[in-house]
Amino acid sequence: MVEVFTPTASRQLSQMFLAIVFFHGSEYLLAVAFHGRPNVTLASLLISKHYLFAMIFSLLEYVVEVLLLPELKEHWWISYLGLALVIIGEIVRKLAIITAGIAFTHLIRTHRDERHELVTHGIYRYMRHPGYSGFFIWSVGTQIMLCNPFSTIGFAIVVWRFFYQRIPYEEFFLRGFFGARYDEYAKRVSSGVPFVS
Ligand SMILES: C[S@@+](CC[C@H](N)C(=O)[O-])C[C@H]1O[C@@H](n2cnc3c(N)ncnc32)[C@H](O)[C@@H]1O
Repeated sequence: MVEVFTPTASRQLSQMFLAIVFFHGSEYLLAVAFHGRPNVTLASLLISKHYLFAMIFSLLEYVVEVLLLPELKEHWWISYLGLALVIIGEIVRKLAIITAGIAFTHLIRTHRDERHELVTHGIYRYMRHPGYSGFFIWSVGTQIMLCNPFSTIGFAIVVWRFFYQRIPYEEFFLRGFFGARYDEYAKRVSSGVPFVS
């Protein structure tokens, strides 16, 4: 019988499980901390149908490759590079959430809340969308960590495309809320997502 749970597979799958639980659990807890329990729904766990589909696809790819091409998973330096990206992405995203505080809502605001201020300090001094940049790094990192070539490319394309469309939409409202201050900020600071100006 072919052994699926080699020591490498056990390590990679455990890291993936911990990465997912920590990412979504901390998203939820931070949302509760900043917005209060009654204003936070399970949507704050950020688990959509598309996301579930992508994660299931990546686990299927992993299992098929462990069975047919187990040596592919033994590139330990690729796997550890992925783990490093998971940790970096997590830190960048959580710094964004903590820095923006109540300004960081999982749903894009289309009407200005009176307490909503423009955030340009901390990590927002270096990029305009650290939350998205962090998620991009984290999600692609999970697939590099699993040594999943197809899902690495797939995640990079799908997540990038999502932010490529979302950022102009979000910034349309931010320019409406903060006017010239946001224009000046956007001229000075890049988005933080590759090839999104
Ligand atoms: C999911 S958060 C993402 C924030 C940011 N795009 C990021 O990646 O860190 C979306 C909300 O953040 C708000 N937002 C984004 N950038 C902001 C900024 N620099 N200052 C204040 N609010 C901001 C938007 O109005 C939106 O409702």
